[in-house]
Amino acid sequence: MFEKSTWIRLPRNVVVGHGVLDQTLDAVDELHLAGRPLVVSSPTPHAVAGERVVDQFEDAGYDPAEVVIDEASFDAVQRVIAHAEDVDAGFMLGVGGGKAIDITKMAADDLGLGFVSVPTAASHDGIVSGRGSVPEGDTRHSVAAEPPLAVVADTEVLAEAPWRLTTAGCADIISNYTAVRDWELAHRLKNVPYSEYAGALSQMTAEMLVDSASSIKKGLEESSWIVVKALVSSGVAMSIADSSRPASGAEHLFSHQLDRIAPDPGLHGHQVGVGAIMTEYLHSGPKGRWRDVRDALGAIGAPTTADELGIDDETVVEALTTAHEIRDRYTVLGDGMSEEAAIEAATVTGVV
Ligand SMILES: NC(=O)C1=CN([C@@H]2O[C@H](COP(=O)(O)OP(=O)(O)OC[C@H]3O[C@@H](n4cnc5c(N)ncnc54)[C@H](O)[C@@H]3O)[C@@H](O)[C@H]2O)C=CC1
Ligand SMILES: O=C(CO)COP(=O)(O)O
Ligand SMILES: [Zn+2]
Repeated sequence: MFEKSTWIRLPRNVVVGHGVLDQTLDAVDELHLAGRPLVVSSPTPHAVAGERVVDQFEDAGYDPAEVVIDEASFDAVQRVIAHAEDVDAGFMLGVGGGKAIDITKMAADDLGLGFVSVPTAASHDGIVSGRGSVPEGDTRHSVAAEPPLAVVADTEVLAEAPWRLTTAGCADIISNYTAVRDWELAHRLKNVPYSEYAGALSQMTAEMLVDSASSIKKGLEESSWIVVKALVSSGVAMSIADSSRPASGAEHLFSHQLDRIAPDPGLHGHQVGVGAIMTEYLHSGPKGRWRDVRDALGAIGAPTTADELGIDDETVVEALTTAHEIRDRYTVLGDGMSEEAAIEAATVTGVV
């Protein structure tokens, strides 16, 4: 007898391709949303795409409101909520990288409004997922939120974004390998609920991205296509699991800890990628597949060492030995690594 019901929340319209920014209005009209749109963006994405979105709604007779935020914080979420109430917004559009999209996601969630994600950078899978992450205090990991009702990902815009954001998106996907391994381990050792469908989808997404590595090149718009489709697929895996487990294991704990302790943290995807090299080593040992993870990252031009991340060796070791404290999520780090073991893992894999 099954006692539990499952809700899988997914975006309804996912529009990906060259020039599709101009179809944002169509993607929204299809959703039968009512009221005034509020376009939320950060400065560069506003200039790159936000203004065009506002113009589309204006030309179609809507009365769009707009707000530009410049930092990812709970204050910014509160400001957007207040603005949405002031202008009596009926729905919201987040235009930007992870910052603008997550602020919109959290504000829309709080107000019970629908929102549409218009990514201008393919920097991580939060741009399509039902997980919201706004740094606050010691908390860096995502929490459950409503997923976007639609995603409009214009590959022309994404291809114009700084290349390192795209390689970060790739690395976030490559880290699905170790995330799934951690999830399986937690299932076996701690009876954590595991979804075969979500695990298989997440792993396949990483495999398909790695298989396409030769087409992921700076200046090639096709790269944005490949990466954004993988990010959508990873977001769907998280929706099926109703958790970030399929895409977030110990490598993410390592990155969240770096965000807390590193003087100048790097991009999310780059940090989880370097973390994945070491946690793959912890899973499979010196002869294991950590070289494959490192080579896959190297092939798309993502960092594979502490140096390339711009952090020092001590910070890597500190993050590795304390990452298990980040949240209640069992991984290969168990109850914590000793300093000697952390140095060994980071050294053998060439991270430090
Ligand atoms: N919900 C989730 O699961 C996750 C959420 N996050 C959150 O996402 C945020 C980080 O996301 P990012 O996308 O890395 O940062 P971001 O939104 O700050 O964008 C990074 C930079 O790229 C610029 N940019 C974006 N699109 C551009 C374009 N087309 N052309 C030129 N410049 C462009 C932005 O102006 C910004 O300076 C953090 O707030 C983090 O907490 C991070 C990981 C997962
Ligand atoms: O970044 C994510 C998946 O790629 C979300 O994971 P967290 O729940 O660890 O923030
Ligand atoms: Zn991630």
